[in-house]
Amino acid sequence: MSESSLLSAKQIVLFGAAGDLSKRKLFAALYQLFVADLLVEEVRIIGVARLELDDASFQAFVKENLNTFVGDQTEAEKVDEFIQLFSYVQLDFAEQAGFKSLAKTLDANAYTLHYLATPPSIYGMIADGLKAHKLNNDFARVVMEKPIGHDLESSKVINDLVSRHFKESQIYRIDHYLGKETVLNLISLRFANSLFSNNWDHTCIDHVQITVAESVGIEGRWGFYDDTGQMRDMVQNHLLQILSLLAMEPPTDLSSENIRDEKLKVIKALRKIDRTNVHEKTVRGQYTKGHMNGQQVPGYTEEEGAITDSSTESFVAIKAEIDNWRWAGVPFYMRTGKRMPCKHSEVVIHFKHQPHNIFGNSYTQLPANKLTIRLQPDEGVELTVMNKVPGITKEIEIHETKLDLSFSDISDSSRVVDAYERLILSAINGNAGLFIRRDEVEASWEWIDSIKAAWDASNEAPKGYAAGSWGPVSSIALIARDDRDWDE
Ligand SMILES: NC(=O)C1=CN([C@@H]2O[C@H](COP(=O)(O)OP(=O)(O)OC[C@H]3O[C@@H](n4cnc5c(N)ncnc54)[C@H](OP(=O)(O)O)[C@@H]3O)[C@@H](O)[C@H]2O)C=CC1
Ligand SMILES: O=C1O[C@H](COP(=O)(O)O)[C@@H](O)[C@H](O)[C@H]1O
Repeated sequence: MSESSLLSAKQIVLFGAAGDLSKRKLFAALYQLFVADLLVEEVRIIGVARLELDDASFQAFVKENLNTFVGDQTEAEKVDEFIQLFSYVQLDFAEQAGFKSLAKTLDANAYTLHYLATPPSIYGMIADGLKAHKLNNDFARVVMEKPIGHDLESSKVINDLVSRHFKESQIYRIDHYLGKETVLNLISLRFANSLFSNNWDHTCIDHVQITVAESVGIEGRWGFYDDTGQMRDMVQNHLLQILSLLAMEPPTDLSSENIRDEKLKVIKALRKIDRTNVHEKTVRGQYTKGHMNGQQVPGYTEEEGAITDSSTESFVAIKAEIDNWRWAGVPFYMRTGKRMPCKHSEVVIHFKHQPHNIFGNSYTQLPANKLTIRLQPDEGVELTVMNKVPGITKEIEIHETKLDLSFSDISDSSRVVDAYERLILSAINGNAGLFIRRDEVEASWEWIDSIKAAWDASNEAPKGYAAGSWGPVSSIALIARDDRDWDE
């Protein structure tokens, strides 16, 4: 038996098992791990929520959601086998007495993963309930969903409540972007290729663009989203994680602590954005009604359940700067928004121009090389290089050519592994490397809080942008002021 299977969780407790995340992502990810034979044979999955269900009706609930969200990719026989792993405990986390029935169903001496798929405000109650029944022993690990709090202070409160009963090494803070194939590939691309590692700094790179565009709107989550906004929902976690992987120094090895140490240094080196520079460095937007795929769609404040005078941002663009030796003078432009023309996430590294053009007058300045890392969809890597136009011509003619590496062309499997599969498996096996340490969360909040405070102080409404567009005009101005354009 390998070391990791000795540590593999034999019990997985899903707190919030009737919620949206469980239905859409967690059942599906566990199913795929089961089919791939990556769960230990004796594993048990215990769903916990307030809904009144027994084991059989919970199993039927899991099956129904697998059919809805995994659909074609399921095999009826496998699904029937899979749902046998599930049992159910009805429990209101606010009532500590209820944890007794959960404790009865669990073996306290078996490796157990407690997955907290609930609002973060109740993580503390769950930790208390587990502690009361000695379920916080060294066999236990806790996965906590994002967002951890809505600012630095509230994140400290949540972390403190959980840390009273669990050591940092038992706590796995999830950011599902760290489970995406292409985000992980940033580490391989940077540190396994001298072509990139030797050119990855201010001497060779002009600037970096990070775009995480979503076509979806609020999708019935207005209540949650309006309290959160795109800055807390996406920038504080996903975008800052991508930025830190792109910008970090080479870790000594791939151990979780070394990678996290390096990521943390990047976040700490981000230049502060406050009232003095917030207008120059950031743009926030909110979508108005528009068209997506030929259909009219409502504006943010016309969505179901909306209030009309909300000033919550559904779009953010930021010019971030990292004050360290490697990145001096290299801006990282980030933008993310809902209701943009398509779902499209990418990182583009813009290298510096050649200092001199010896190829005559077809170009006044040679286009610079670009490395595009397509995060999703159509995952892959593309390098734009200048190449000779084939054939005989009077003078050498050159043109831009793309070296395109699509992951679908090099992978044996047609199925893209979902981020949750990778992360749940890591947590089951006790690998914390793909999870976020408390100090990273706090450093990220510190940077974000300062921007949010500056926005609040300015009292300006977010700039409107039509649904189906690439964001407010001022986001184009943000980068155009530096004589640059967003890649489209
Ligand atoms: N949905 C998503 O796509 C994503 C979600 N997340 C995070 O995952 C977590 C869960 O989100 P989501 O599934 O959308 O939320 P939901 O509101 O859909 O589900 C929350 C679950 O927690 C249960 N719950 C809440 N309070 C209690 C309580 N006092 N006692 C017992 N059960 C309780 C709910 O039970 P009941 O049904 O009885 O109310 C429900 O099963 C959140 O932290 C969210 O931010 C993160 C990324 C994406
Ligand atoms: O965490 C979140 O992420 C999704 C986007 O995730 P993706 O994997 O589809 O890119 C976002 O829609 C949601 O609002 C946010 O909470």
